Amino acid sequence: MIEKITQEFNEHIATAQQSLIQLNDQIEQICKIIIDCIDRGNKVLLFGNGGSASDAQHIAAEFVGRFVKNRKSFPAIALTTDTSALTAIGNDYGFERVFERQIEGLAVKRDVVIGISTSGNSANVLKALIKAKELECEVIGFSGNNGGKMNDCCDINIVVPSNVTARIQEMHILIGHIICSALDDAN
Ligand SMILES: O=C(CO)[C@@H](O)[C@H](O)[C@H](O)[C@H](O)COP(=O)(O)O
Ligand SMILES: [Zn+2]
Repeated sequence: MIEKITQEFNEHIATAQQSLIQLNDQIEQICKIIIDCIDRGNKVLLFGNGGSASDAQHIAAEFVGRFVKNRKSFPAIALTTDTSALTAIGNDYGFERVFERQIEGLAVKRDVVIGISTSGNSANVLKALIKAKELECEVIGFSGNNGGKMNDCCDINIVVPSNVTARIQEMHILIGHIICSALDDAN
């Protein structure tokens, strides 16, 4: 058991080190995009499946509530929380459209839309990103596994250098927290 624990920690540390080297500039760029988005009165929309649904909610909650600093509330919505919308859209239009349809109804031009998928290939995430692009949103991906199909539908796709779902998710939430911290500093 202790070997397994050590291996998981070491894998996490190695992924974090590689992510710092490879993703530094993109993360800075995204922080600036989101700070500008909030400053001009737009909002942030986030979504993903499973653990990435939790990440979307976690980040949105820290925008609207707070991260560390007591500052004004920032507009962010996770598209993973409204069970009525998710079940109705899933039932009437299919699971692949659960996020796309919410983007169509909720997103406006220049909102920041963040799709989270460790494979980069979840159909419901891809469809929503494509719709967001049509609506002239700023389209950001949090992915891994070389980015998958998300490479083709994002303005910026952050590709965590790993193909292990858990490690990729751990980097995604770290990046989410870095964005929250940058927003705190800017306000
Ligand atoms: O949290 C985990 C695994 O750590 C799972 O719930 C995982 O998020 C689910 O299998 C997702 O459906 C994976 O989708 P994706 O990241 O490839 O878009
Ligand atoms: Zn998980």
